[in-house]
Amino acid sequence: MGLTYQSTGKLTSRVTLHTKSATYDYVIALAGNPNTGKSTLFNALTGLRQHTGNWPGKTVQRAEGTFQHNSRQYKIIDLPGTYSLLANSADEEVARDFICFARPDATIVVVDATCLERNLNLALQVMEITSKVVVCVNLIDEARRKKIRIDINKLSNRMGVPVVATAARSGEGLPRLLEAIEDVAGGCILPKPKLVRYGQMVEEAVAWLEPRVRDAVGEDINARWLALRLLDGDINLVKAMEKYLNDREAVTVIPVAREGWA
Ligand SMILES: Nc1nc2c(ncn2[C@@H]2O[C@H](COP(=O)(O)OP(=O)(O)OP(=O)(O)O)[C@@H](O)[C@H]2O)c(=O)[nH]1
Ligand SMILES: [Mg+2]
Repeated sequence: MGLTYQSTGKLTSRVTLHTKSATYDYVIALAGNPNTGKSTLFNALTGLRQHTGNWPGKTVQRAEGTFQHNSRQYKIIDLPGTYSLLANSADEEVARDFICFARPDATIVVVDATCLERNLNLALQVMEITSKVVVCVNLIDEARRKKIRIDINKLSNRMGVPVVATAARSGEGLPRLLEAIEDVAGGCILPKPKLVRYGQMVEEAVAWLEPRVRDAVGEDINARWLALRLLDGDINLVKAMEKYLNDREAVTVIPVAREGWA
């Protein structure tokens, strides 16, 4: 999958697009399990300023929109709902590659407050790729109705990233979510996600592989995560990486990648 490719499959001009878009300051991605309220949140943030289409080369639906907050213009991408980022499906591949290669300024992981445990799996996977994460515990009204109480501060401390409770349908919690997005996208907060530690054998292999991966791909892609995927024998990702490295200049034109993708 080409990162700097427009839907025509042609490389975009590096020269003209090397700077940030004049129309927005930050790119935000919305990730989450299916049915957690991503689109409801997306609609609440963007109103009617949205476009839908397909991801380049895929029959996976793509929605993007814009919103303004504190004089900053945001572009927001509603990623397909997925249970994992292991790229077992086109949806997962699209979500994973956008977070990995297009490198949004913040990724909001929308989780369902009524079944947090299952949802946090995806959040942990996103946090392995990027530290620029805000966890949005949505459907908090449903959780209240079911007498489920969630200690948001404790969750945030345990995960190492900002966590905000919302009820996207009624708009509850959205002002605080916007603050957290601004803090992370603008770099006022540098989240330190707590990462999953695997068994000793895996960690030893990662320790050997990670610096070599970093030498090969530089600092733009998370080397630990990539090393883990290589150990996992993730052939699809290897192919995507090959393409990325072949279009090596893409590393220096991340805004182009985001334009081309979103
Ligand atoms: N009670 C309640 N319902 C919500 C909330 N947010 C979303 N919903 C409802 O949950 C359902 C799913 O919402 P969507 O926004 O379509 O969820 P999604 O994550 O985009 O789903 P997929 O695109 O299928 O992955 C809809 O019926 C929404 O109205 C919320 O905060 N509270
Ligand atoms: Mg949706």
